[in-house]
Amino acid sequence: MPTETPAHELSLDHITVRFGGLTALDDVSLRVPAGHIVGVIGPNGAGKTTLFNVICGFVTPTSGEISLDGKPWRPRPHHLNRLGIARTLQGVGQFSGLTVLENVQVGARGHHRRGQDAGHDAGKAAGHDGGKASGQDGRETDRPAGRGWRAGRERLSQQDALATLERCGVAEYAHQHPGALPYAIRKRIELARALAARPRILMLDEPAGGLDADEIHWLAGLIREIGTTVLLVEHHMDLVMSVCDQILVLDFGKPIALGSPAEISTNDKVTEAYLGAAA
Ligand SMILES: Nc1ncnc2c1ncn2[C@@H]1O[C@H](COP(=O)(O)OP(=O)(O)OP(=O)(O)O)[C@@H](O)[C@H]1O
Repeated sequence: MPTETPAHELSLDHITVRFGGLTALDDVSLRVPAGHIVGVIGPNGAGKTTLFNVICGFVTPTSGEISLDGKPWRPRPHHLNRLGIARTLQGVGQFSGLTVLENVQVGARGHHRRGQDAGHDAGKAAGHDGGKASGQDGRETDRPAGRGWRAGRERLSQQDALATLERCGVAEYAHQHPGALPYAIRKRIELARALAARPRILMLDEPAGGLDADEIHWLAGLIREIGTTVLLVEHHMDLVMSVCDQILVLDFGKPIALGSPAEISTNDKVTEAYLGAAA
């Protein structure tokens, strides 16, 4: 667990989401410090997925503010990759027409494109064009150096994708199509796709759903060693308690507790919410 007082990478302030007459999130605030693993738990219908969707830009809050690196931020799903935010979805979200390797390469490509964008921006700042040449008429030409750059990037993204599949223990499936593979393998592939993007913030939506105890044990080890900021929305209490630095507990959209696993596990409101949900 990080020891210094860290910067808040991601902050939610007084977020409320209403769907018609239903309040799915009711004045929820959360700080996600850089390098921490923050869990969001709560009984069914508590608003966990809605919170996740707010941060991904799938749901626009009725009120409240979100900030990234201390600046106001309006999340958009198609900007997440560029900002170094990757997510896994509940269930599995792979493209069935692509092989496992190609699916994971989609994530890895995002990382290399971010690197290229940074280089391109640095190049522009330094007064050159980042790989495109200008012809005599001033138009950009696709010179061989540019094609070589793209081919190199493609090779690197493939290597990264393979390495990430290995890290997730599923490299042997690289050339198969995900649709025919067992669910637990597909969950690992989904994780590999997100990890291959080398995100600075990794958002995991119920990664333990449908996994057995051994798989969850493996997942806990992986989450602990990722070394990046993680936001974990999860039902599986043992997983959340074993990996998270901080846990936010929601109940009917309201934040009822925020604290360390030890604090949460002895919090009466949390016990009541779960006992009430089980009744
Ligand atoms: N798009 C929507 N339109 C209307 N109501 C919605 C919508 N999305 C979620 N809800 C409602 O908002 C509430 C919170 O749902 P949400 O899926 O965020 O809860 P959850 O904690 O993720 O639940 P679960 O653990 O069952 O996945 C629920 O009552 C749900 O029915």
